[in-house]
Amino acid sequence: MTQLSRLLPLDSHSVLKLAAKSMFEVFEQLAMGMMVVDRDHRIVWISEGYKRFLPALGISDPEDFIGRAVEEVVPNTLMGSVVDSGRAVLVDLLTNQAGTFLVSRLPLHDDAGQVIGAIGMVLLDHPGTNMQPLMTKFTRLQRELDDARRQLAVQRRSRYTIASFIGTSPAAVGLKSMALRVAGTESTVLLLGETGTGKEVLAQAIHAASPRSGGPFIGINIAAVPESLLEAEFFGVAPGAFTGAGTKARDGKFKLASGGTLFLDEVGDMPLPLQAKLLRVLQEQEVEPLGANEVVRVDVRVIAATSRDLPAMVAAGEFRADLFYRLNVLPIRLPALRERLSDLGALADALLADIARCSGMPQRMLTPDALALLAGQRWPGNVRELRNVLEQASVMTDDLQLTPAHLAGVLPGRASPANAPRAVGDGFDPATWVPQAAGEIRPLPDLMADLERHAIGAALRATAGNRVAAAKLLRISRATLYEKLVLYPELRTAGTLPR
Ligand SMILES: Nc1ncnc2c1ncn2[C@@H]1O[C@H](COP(=O)(O)OP(=O)(O)OP(=O)(O)O)[C@@H](O)[C@H]1O
Repeated sequence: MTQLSRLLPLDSHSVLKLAAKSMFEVFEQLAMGMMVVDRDHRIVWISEGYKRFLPALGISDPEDFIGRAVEEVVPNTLMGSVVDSGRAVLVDLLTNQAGTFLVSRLPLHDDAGQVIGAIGMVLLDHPGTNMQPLMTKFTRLQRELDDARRQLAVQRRSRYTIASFIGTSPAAVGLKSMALRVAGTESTVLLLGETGTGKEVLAQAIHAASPRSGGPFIGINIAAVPESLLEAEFFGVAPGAFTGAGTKARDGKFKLASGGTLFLDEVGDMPLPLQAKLLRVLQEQEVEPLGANEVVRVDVRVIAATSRDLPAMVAAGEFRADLFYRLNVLPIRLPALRERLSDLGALADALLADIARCSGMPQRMLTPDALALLAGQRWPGNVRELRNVLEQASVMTDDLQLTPAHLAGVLPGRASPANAPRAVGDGFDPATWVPQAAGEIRPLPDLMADLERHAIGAALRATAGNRVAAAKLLRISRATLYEKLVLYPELRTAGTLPR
């Protein structure tokens, strides 16, 4: 109070000046060291305390320190960016050959508000001993972050090479040599084929054989992402977008794939408004994160895939013609499993080995008549469906040899009526079915699954395989419909023309 009354006769400007001066003196005494840099990042002043750090920075005479650019003599300093941005860094840890320090950096302004330099304070040296709990937490978080980054980098490497694509039939060999040829180019590849034919396997293999193999392989399944989230997934989100300052920045798949390959799975399911944006990104190699006013350059090779008939979709106005031509630079058609039945034995062996590896079960083998039985199937779900059948048969028995008897219960259309999933259109209508005797009563989950399959099949047929329209008819989201199609692979081609 007395101090304030002593200040009263002075104008507020003088009060502020006095306050700044006394704060400066207090900090000079309290801090371990202080420095001031000008707007060109040159050191113009250091406190007496700061001089103790000079030997560790390799400077013996303070005169050799003053006048130098701060970045030249203080490794890892952010003083320069505080000057350039005009934004303070109130608390930070600075580590260099002189040790680890708790530091604070503030911009300095002239009367007109222009940044004229910055002041830096070393609040604590050896924060490791003075701030033990905080430092322990910091070190642990840093280690976890490093581990997470390492794991992410491993996940983003492609798992498959051309050799992983099993098959020696003429169709498979032709496909693999085509994949090797396109791997050497930078052009967009469009993989066309029914569900489960190995489009993702081939996309990863092309990436692994390309000059981009050292970069990431990032995949996005367009059908599986809710429509409202797709744009953010693709292009990312700027900090503060949507709800103000709280929203954190998030990189989109294009940015994550920079330097590598972006795999756009189920590209035929992309909503029309987003198709226009995707076309622009493919042409410009620039993305604009949601809520950002600037574009970010990306360097991405795109491999797209679809099981849908894109030219028919273009004709129906459901897919942009210009995007189709932009994607269709190097089209590759993957044969259905029924078109390369000579590969069935090799595929089954490789899949049984993989099933054994993943499950810890012993590896099974197919008897010749079991293989013949498999060769007689239509395989609408292709290699994925074959894998499911082999996996289910392996789980059901301890026998090492799988015979037709083992397969009978798990092959679609061959199961016993009590527990079999029924094929759509087999005459069974769960909506009107009335059990005549107790023995005919079926478990409720089975009945509900039948009804679901029935309704989804009908919706897909009614919309000629258009999943967006079918989801609308069923009043479920596209992502939910996609999840159901993973459960019922036999429906994935429902409504589409036989290829
Ligand atoms: N030629 C192949 N060699 C080995 N495994 C294969 C081959 N083709 C497919 N597979 C296996 O079949 C499964 C489905 O393959 P993938 O996901 O690549 O198919 P897809 O055509 O991308 O399917 P979808 O269109 O449904 O996304 C995977 O488990 C994959 O490992």
